Amino acid sequence: MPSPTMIPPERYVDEALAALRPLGAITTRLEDAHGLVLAEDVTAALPVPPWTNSAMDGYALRAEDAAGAAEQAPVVLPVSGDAPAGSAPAPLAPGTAMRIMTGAMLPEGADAVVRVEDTDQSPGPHPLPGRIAIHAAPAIGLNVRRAGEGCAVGDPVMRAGTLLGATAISALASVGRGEVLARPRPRVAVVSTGAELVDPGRSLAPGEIPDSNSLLLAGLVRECGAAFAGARRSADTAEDLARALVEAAQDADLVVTSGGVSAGAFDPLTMLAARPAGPGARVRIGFAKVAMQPGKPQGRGDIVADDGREVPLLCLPGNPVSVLVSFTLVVAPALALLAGHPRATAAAPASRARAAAAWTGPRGRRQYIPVRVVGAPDPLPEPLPAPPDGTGPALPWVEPTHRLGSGSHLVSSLGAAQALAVVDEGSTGARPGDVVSLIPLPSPARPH
Ligand SMILES: Nc1nc2c(c(=O)[nH]1)N[C@H]1C(S)=C(S)[C@@H](COP(=O)(O)OP(=O)(O)OC[C@H]3O[C@@H](n4cnc5c(N)ncnc54)[C@H](O)[C@@H]3O)O[C@H]1N2
Ligand code: MOO
Repeated sequence: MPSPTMIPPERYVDEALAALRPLGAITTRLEDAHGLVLAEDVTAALPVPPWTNSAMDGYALRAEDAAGAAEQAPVVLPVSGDAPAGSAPAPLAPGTAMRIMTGAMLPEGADAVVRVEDTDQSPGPHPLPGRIAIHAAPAIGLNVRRAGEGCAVGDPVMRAGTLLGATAISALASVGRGEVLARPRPRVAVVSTGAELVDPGRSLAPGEIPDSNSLLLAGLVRECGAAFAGARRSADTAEDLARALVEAAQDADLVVTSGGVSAGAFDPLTMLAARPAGPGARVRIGFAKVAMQPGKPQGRGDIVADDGREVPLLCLPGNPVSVLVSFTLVVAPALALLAGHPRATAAAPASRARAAAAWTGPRGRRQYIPVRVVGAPDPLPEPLPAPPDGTGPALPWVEPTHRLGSGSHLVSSLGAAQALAVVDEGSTGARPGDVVSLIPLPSPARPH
């Protein structure tokens, strides 16, 4: 059970989300809309297809003019011209055929298209023949795509809240839209606190460490489809932090900080929050202890930007694994809400697995531990506990990405993390064979 001084993770996330509103929708050109959330219900402004056209390269004709055509008894028709794609053909005189290309407008009077393969002509680029012999009788409508058969003007096409991927955007283009109302990508600025932080790759003086959290947060922001609006570093003073936060808020819809939220004598966020009249006048922060491990100390509030906007602020603990876990649980759903995803909620376990190794965890805090998928141990642990809802498909096996198991500082093994395994607050870790839930981690898009 969570300790009475700590709040359950879901409650903290719900409270954080309740303080946010989706970003205002803006008119966006379709070529800029990929990855955004649609903010209007769309109906078709054009029929699809916009006009009746041919589904094949061949000859447009009246079906009745070739009735009875067969391999052994071809029907011969004169060819009156070409109907290339991209132009309106002349009407088709009765008793004639017109050469037509796939997608070209069907001439008025025609009601069927015979494929070139079903004539005496060979496929490909050739001069227009004077006549053709047809080897198969066409039915009315053969190889004809009727105007509006895919969708009529006014038909509902897409609902507000749809994530605009490649397929959705192509559908919008096909029904006549060049721009749509969509919510912009949330811009996220990062502020890392800590006098010990130096640029990655620099040699370290005693007490210094590479700033890995700024890059972790920048990448996670992008992997969630949001726009990274830059990282700043603040020294461990309330003045410096207040300056960095107000600067960060200028070009951001959300500011995320790492570090400085626990019980240290120099934790700058707690110092800033304690001095609301001074440098903190434009920054409001409240803190919470959340029953999760890692990620127990959390903060949230807002910053009054120069233009008067109240920019939401999420303050994550500084330990790198705490940043990953807090981002997944708190920041990712916050970004989904700002971006306009209709069902932005706390990250939910998506699947289950079995622990391939033992690891320890704290009773009273729900554990989120980075894991990777491994092969089944040999021999299998015995007894193998059944999943709570009985047997199901065989579960994958996972182990902590670091040989030390749980540790919020174990950043060097994070590159192997495929998911967060969740162990409930009543346990003190996992034994081999235990069933755990998995929360997927954001990941960079993989080329196919
Ligand atoms: N007396 C107590 N001490 C601590 C408590 C507590 O309840 N009582 N909670 C612990 C827990 S849990 C956590 S989590 C941390 C959170 O600390 P802070 O958020 O104040 O973070 P820092 O002290 O600034 O840093 C913690 C750790 O992470 C490293 N760090 C910080 N920023 C970065 C960065 N940008 N890149 C890489 N690594 C970073 C920093 O060097 C520290 O090692 O507090 C515990 N203490
Ligand atoms: O909660 Mo801290 O994030 O355990 O290490």
